[in-house]
Amino acid sequence: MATATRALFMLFGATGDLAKRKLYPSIFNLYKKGYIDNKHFALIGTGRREWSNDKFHDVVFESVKDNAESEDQAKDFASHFYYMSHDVTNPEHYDALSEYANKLDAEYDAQGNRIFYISMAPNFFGTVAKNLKAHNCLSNNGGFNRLIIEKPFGRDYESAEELNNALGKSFNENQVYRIDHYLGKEMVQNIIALRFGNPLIEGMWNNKYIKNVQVTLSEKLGVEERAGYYDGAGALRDMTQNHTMQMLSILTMEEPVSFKDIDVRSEKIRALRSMRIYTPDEARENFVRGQYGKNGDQADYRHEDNVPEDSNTETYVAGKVMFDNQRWANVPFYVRTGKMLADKFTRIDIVFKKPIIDIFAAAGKQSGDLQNNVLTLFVDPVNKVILHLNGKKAGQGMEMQPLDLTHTQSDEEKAATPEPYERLIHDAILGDATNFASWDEVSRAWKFADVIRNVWDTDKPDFPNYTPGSMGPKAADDLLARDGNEWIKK
Ligand SMILES: NC(=O)C1=CN([C@@H]2O[C@H](COP(=O)(O)OP(=O)(O)OC[C@H]3O[C@@H](n4cnc5c(N)ncnc54)[C@H](OP(=O)(O)O)[C@@H]3O)[C@@H](O)[C@H]2O)C=CC1
Ligand SMILES: O=C1O[C@H](COP(=O)(O)O)[C@@H](O)[C@H](O)[C@H]1O
Repeated sequence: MATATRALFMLFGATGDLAKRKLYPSIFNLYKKGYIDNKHFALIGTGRREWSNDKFHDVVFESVKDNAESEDQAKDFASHFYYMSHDVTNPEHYDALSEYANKLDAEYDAQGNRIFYISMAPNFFGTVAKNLKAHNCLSNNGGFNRLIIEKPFGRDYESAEELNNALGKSFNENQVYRIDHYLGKEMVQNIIALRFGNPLIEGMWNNKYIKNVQVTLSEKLGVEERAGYYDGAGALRDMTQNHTMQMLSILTMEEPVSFKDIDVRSEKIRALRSMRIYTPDEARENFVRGQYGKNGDQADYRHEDNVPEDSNTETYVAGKVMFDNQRWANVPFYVRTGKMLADKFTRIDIVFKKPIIDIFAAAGKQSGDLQNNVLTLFVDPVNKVILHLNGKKAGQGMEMQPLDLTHTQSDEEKAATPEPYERLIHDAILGDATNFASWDEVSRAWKFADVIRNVWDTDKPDFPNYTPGSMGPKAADDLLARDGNEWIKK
């Protein structure tokens, strides 16, 4: 039986795209499953638009109805939503917000539990946090006050630090929940289970056995209608600094003493501290970028809507990351991400070393080539684990052949798997910050990314340099070939 939490939500950006597509359906699922107390829950949504409560109910109803057991259920859910037209830059509006929150808190008996969710452009995060505190929108009667904020958290270390300091004036670090939706993905969470629940795997999870690790976040779509944001960001800021770094920290961390957020986070931070921050020359050597060109009817990036024709923004990144510690010394972690690639998928390939001596070949048997053992964790679109081994081909002699052990998530498991936003909002309601990015993690990731960004901002790229539908520029293959390696997924 689910434990139902009472809470009053305040959502800034309630008229926006993310709210409609992800947040309302996720909160609805929590409501349906009984994780949110349906008698003691209300949400105040804000935006500048002059919406009535009825209009707001219609929007919420539309966004959840397909997932409802009945129309009444969706309507009942929507009836907990209240709209306030509010310009977040106008301090006076917060007095009205505070008053409304106290009224609804009493009406729903939410006992002062408040979740503030800022689903707006990041330049507003600090202003909202400051005004919430200054105008008494936080409860002070023993309930909790938690702030969930969207990405991106800054555009470099300096701006992220400034933002963090601004938030820190109103909320403590343990009240701030920085969303990285990759941390809400089932297989990303499964990395910890697979590693620390299996001595077989954890025993080999080091530089004695692992040759290299490959993390790929591949997207089939281009920039779509998000050029306004994307062209000022680029793939390094959009995907590498956050999602990729978070996955790397989970792959490389030591075993936490418990699964509590404080213990998991401290190991992730320790791992990120050992990540080598490159010099500018090393960044040039170890990171490559790309921008997609034209392919048939598909416009090149520079001719997408709202992209300047001389844009040097990268839509592709590949790089080698090194961790200078006992466990990972000399093991390259290759990462890549890009838009307009061959397919939409996220996967992690752990490539193991071959036996030092191939006794099959040495004995003059028909060995064929022994392949590297590879453990592949498929994050998206299907949850799957494959362990690629070598085995004997049936018949006379000792011919070897690949042998795969595969686990694919069943339909029942899939149905039981919450969407990332649902899972993460639930965690925030419970006060569990395990799957949110702490400031120390974010800051270290920015310090790493900043060196690469600064180099790329000064060196002129040779764009476009990859074809839509491919797996990126040749330079990404060369990066691995230089080390005698190759991408497992070509
Ligand atoms: N959409 C997505 O798929 C994803 C979004 N994100 C992040 O989520 C956040 C929101 O994104 P998204 O929903 O797409 O953005 P939208 O542009 O769709 O929505 C922005 C929201 O901010 C409100 N707003 C803007 N200015 C003000 C203001 N001065 N006062 C009050 N409200 C204001 C808008 O309301 P109004 O117009 O009524 O004023 C609207 O509700 C961003 O940080 C984005 O990076 C992260 C991952 C994916
Ligand atoms: O954060 C982002 O992620 C999406 C990809 O997320 P996924 O869960 O579909 O893999 C990406 O398209 C977007 O550019 C980026 O902002």
